[in-house]
Amino acid sequence: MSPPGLSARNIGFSYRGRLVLSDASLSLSAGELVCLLGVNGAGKSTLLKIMLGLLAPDTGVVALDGAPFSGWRRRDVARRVAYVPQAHMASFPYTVMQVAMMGRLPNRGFMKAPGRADIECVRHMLARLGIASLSERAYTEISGGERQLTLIARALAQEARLLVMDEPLSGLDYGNQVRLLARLEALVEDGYGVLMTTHDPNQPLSGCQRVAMLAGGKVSADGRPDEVLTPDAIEGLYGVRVDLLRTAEGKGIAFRPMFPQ
Ligand SMILES: Nc1ncnc2c1ncn2[C@@H]1O[C@H](COP(=O)(O)OP(=O)(O)OP(=O)(O)O)[C@@H](O)[C@H]1O
Repeated sequence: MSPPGLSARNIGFSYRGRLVLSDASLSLSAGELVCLLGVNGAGKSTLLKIMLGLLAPDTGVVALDGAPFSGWRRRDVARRVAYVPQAHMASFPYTVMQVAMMGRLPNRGFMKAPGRADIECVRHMLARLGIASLSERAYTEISGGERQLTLIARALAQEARLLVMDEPLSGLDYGNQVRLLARLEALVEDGYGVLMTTHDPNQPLSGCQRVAMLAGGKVSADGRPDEVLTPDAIEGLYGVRVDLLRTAEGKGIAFRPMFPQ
């Protein structure tokens, strides 16, 4: 039997005849933070959308808990896998509580008002992410970092254990990036699985169990950060020469560009 989790195998995908993914494979299991790297336009968001069932691949299979997506009801997928988009500015001033409550829809149905269990679940998730005090604030009047946490609370309220996040750190200041990563790492320790894209190769050097690189329509490398994140691999992916700063024990902690390029 396949382990619980999400897996995309040998995915091929074109937008109107333009090939984006030719043979991409990637998986996510509970209890791991997986970072997906790739240059602009490599197809990271496209692969995530396919893994969420939002786009159908031309070839290959996406499976959830070992069973192909085609055999799952949409609502049951939503109870297992949640998408966390980049924190956007909503047009309507929903409260933080109302935005997070939207995560309960797959559980309670669209026509029913939230019940006590829904309210308790959302309160619990807001508290877990340290934003309970924002519950009644308008989503349009909180910071980008707080909006990102609200969207994560919405995903957690869905009760999905697997979170798929497209560039969750983009647009956040350094402090909010560090705090958000700490929250994600705590969720992973509690058994959640998180798959996220990032443009910063330093970010997966700590706190991430696996890193994958998407290039040429395929996942060209997939493994532990210390195996995958080498200066040669970074140069191969981004075309810039770097060296890797290490602790006295030899653990890589940050890439430093080498000049002149
Ligand atoms: N809806 C669409 N219709 C046609 N082409 C698209 C569509 N969405 C994305 N593309 C193209 O597919 C390719 C992959 O896009 P995608 O957004 O998946 O890349 P990405 O790796 O997430 O990029 P970035 O890092 O810039 O966000 C790009 O060339 C993009 O222009």
